[in-house]
Amino acid sequence: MLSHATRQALRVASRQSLRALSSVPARTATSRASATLALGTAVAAYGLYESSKAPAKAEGAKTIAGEKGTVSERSFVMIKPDGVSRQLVGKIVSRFEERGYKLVAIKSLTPSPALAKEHYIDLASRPFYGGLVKYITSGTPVVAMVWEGKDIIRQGRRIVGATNPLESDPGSVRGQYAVSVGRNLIHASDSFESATKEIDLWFSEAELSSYEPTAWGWVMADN
Ligand SMILES: Nc1ncnc2c1ncn2[C@@H]1O[C@H](COP(=O)(O)OP(=O)(O)OP(=O)(O)O)[C@@H](O)[C@H]1O
Repeated sequence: MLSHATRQALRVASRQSLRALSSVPARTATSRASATLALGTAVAAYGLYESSKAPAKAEGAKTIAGEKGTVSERSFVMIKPDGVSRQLVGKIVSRFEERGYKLVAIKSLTPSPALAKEHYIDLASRPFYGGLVKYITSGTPVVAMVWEGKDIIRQGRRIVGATNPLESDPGSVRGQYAVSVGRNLIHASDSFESATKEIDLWFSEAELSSYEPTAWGWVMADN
């Protein structure tokens, strides 16, 4: 896995090459050729980086997040400190349970700064990153969970609602209970790749249960 700094450098190189290519006049064939070469190198390097995330990408591949698009698909869902402090854990868990999803892991913990930083590493350059890490590691615990079932990643995002509560569907968790984007109660994986990374980050294989809820067949079946 490439470091954040390397990924950034590759993105910048790619963008710079694109800019160079589009700004070179047609008559300077040599400059244009070298810009094309630079772009090719940057694209190849970025492609290499993208393929380094491959394990979770291959269609039909099974990861710690199950198999994408099947009943074994899993999502990482976390009730943030404000959700725990506001005593909304039961209500939030009920939403997933009543929908018919399977709880395969649950634990309460106060994340270390290192864990919170890694979880939100993609937002490291955003101005609210420091405050976000402070909020998640405030000392009030989070409830980390893994839910399983067909389309759990996409359905989980719908249950949770849009990031900014101002735009969340009123029937979603954030739409019903949250007001501020910085205190939006809950997290859910936004892709199979994220689910794989996040479940692996927060849980060990041994913490994930395998069982069949009584109504599983009725909920997950299709014609
Ligand atoms: N503009 C902002 N100001 C303050 N905090 C923000 C802002 N945007 C996002 N956040 C916080 O960072 C979290 C991660 O942002 P992201 O863009 O990944 O949205 P998300 O995927 O809906 O959220 P999450 O990863 O928590 O599920 C948000 O849930 C929110 O707590």
